[in-house]
Amino acid sequence: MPPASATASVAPSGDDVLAHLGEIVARRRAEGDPDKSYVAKLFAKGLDQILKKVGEEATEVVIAAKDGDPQKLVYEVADLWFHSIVALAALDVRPERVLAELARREGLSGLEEFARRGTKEGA
Ligand SMILES: N=c1c2ncn([C@@H]3O[C@H](COP(=O)(O)OP(=O)(O)OP(=O)(O)O)[C@@H](O)[C@H]3O)c2ncn1[C@@H]1O[C@H](COP(=O)(O)O)[C@@H](O)[C@H]1O
Repeated sequence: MPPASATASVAPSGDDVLAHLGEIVARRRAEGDPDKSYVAKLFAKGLDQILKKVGEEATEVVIAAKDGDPQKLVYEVADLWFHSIVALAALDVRPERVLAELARREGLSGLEEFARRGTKEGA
């Protein structure tokens, strides 16, 4: 039998949090009850309502940053990430793909990437 520490339910951390949340959201989309689940309720309202929430949460992020309140900013960015994950799921996209895209960009300066774009456009 494995040690208790190997079988105990461990709260996910880091990248795992997003992957786990992506799984829960996909499950809610497939079989959630809108009367019992906020996520299922959002899916029942449709894509436009989901995108409206993403827009509202983005605005709340801007307000929190302008207020200079780090704790509020963290809270609002969490809301934005969560609603973005719901929007991704509406199009059958898992958050891991966004993480992979960020990983692909790692080490590539935004300035360098922008300069390459200019070269391509001019070619
Ligand atoms: N991470 C979240 C999460 N973050 C924010 N929210 C909800 O998002 C909602 C919108 O936030 P707002 O501040 O805009 O609330 P509001 O203005 O009162 O809402 P509106 O009705 O006006 O849209 C709130 O009800 C929050 O509780 C979340 N709801 C769920 N999750 C995760 O999703 C999982 C599944 O949730 P359920 O589908 O509800 O079981 C949960 O276990 C969590 O892990």
